[in-house]
Amino acid sequence: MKGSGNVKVLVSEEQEDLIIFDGNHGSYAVCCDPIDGSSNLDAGVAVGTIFGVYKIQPGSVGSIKDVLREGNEMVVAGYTMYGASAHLMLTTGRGHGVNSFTLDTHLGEFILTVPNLKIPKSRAIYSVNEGNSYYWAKEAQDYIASLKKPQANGKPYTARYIGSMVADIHRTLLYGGIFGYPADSKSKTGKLRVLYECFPMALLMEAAGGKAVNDKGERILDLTPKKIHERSGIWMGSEDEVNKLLTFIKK
Ligand SMILES: O=P(O)(O)OC[C@H]1O[C@](O)(COP(=O)(O)O)[C@@H](O)[C@@H]1O
Repeated sequence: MKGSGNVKVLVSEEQEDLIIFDGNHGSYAVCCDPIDGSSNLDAGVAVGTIFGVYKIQPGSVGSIKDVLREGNEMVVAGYTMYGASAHLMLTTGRGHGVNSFTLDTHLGEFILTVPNLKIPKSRAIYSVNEGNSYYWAKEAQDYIASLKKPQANGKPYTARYIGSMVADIHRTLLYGGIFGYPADSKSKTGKLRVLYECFPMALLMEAAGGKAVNDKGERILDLTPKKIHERSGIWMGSEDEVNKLLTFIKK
C-alpha cells in the first residue's frame, strides 16, 4: 500500500495503532482486515481479506479524522475470499452495484463472473453463532426462535454458519438470507469491528439491494465510530429478512 503512493492512512486489524505513510501524497485511507476468519485457517475453511476505503479529508496530511467517519462516506468496499476458488467482491458505492470476480489461476487474473450482483429479496436461511444465544437480548432470541417454526410454506428456516464472516457473507450475497453477530451480555458491544468488517460488508450488502443494521435497528452505514477498532452488533442480508428482524427489534 505504501509503495502504491495512493494510500496515506492505514487501519489494520493486525495493528493496534493507525499507520500514516509519511513522505507520500496518497489521497486514500484504507481500513483492512488482512485475514478474516483466521481462527478457521488450520481447518482449511474459507477465509478472506476485507477492505474499505475513504478519500482523505480535504487538506488532510493524514490523521485519525480521515477514518472516524460515517460508513456512508466510504468510496470503495470489498473482500477477497480464499476458498475452493478465490473470489473478489467489489463496490464503488450504493449507486454503483456490486461486481463479483473469480480468479482464473491459469491467467492469474480475476475474471468478472457476476456483473451487478443482486442479493435475493428473501430466503429462508439464517446464519448466526447460536452458541451465544443464552447471552442474547430477548428480541434476538425471539426472532431466531420464530425462524425455527414452520413458516407460511410449512417449512422452518435452515441454518448455515461457517464462522468466517467473509464466507458467510459471500453465501448470503449469492443465495440470500440473513447473517447476524449481535452484541450480547458477554460481548456488550458485539464482536465484529466497525471500520474493517461492518462498514465494508454493509456497503456491499446495500449496493446489492440488501440491508445492514445494528441491534437497535439503526443503519450500520449511518454510524460514526469513536475508535479505530470499535465493535458493533450487526445483522445484514436480504431486504425482507432484515425487515422481518426489525419487527422484533423495533416493537
Ligand atoms: O467464532 P465466533 O464467535 O462465531 O466468531 C466468528 C466471527 O469472528 C471472525 O472470525 C472475526 O474474527 P477475526 O477477524 O479475528 O478472524 C469472523 O470472521 C466471524 O464471523
